[in-house]
Amino acid sequence: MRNASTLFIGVCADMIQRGPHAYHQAGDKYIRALLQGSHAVVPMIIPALFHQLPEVSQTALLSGLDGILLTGSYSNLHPSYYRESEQEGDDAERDPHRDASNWALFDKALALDMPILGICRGFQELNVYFGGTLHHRLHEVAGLLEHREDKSAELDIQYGPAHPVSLSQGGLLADWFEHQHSIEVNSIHMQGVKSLGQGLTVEATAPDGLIEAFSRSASRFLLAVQWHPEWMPHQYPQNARILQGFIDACYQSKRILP
Ligand SMILES: N[C@@H](CCC(=O)NCCCC(=O)O)C(=O)O
Repeated sequence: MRNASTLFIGVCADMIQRGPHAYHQAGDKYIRALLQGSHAVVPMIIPALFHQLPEVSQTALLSGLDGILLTGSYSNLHPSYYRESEQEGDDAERDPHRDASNWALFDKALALDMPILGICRGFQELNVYFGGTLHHRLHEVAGLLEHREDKSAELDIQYGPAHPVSLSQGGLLADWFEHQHSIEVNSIHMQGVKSLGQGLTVEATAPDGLIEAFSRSASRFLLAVQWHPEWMPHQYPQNARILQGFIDACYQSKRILP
């Protein structure tokens, strides 16, 4: 029998090569961010081979979880997922295991209407899953701002506030940040939304018009953000609010689902 008060939240893994061996890994800041809210949470890393599990095992795994967190990653989704080829200059890492694993995870988690929070690469994956496309290199697109971090800067500068995002009236974020038309966010990405996926609603845009957050009304809870709310939620209340909103949604869904 499941513990009535503790939440079990799945965190997708990257497949990272270290020397001769491959590891299924999720960043520490994503794991710890789930511990910051007002509910007891056990983060559970979902290995980057979800697509290789028998369906009965996929169902068993997800039936023990109350929500899914999709992390950011330095790797880029392979452009074949949005019907494009690799371009010259696409020099970021790839992670074909994560790509395939998360596609199968989305099929199953959406069918079960589980709460989902997508962050950065996770945001981009969800957009593409719903039929959207990505800019390969935002900094080469006329009219768009630099959205990459300064890798030579200290980490707290890299992940500190970089630009505001305007919140869409009537949206989930506008509801959470009532009385605020915009919030400050960090920016650690070279790719971004070119066309928005079907059934997704814009939640926030950067000053250059880039879509930086969306939700999906057909889902019980699906929110995805291009920035990193997992970064130091104890220092940045706007990050803590987003994490708490997701964890609350997991709690509500646990109470509704059998
Ligand atoms: N690679 C993509 C997505 C960017 C992203 O997720 N960055 C995260 C960096 C590492 C981390 O903080 O977990 C892009 O460049 O657009």
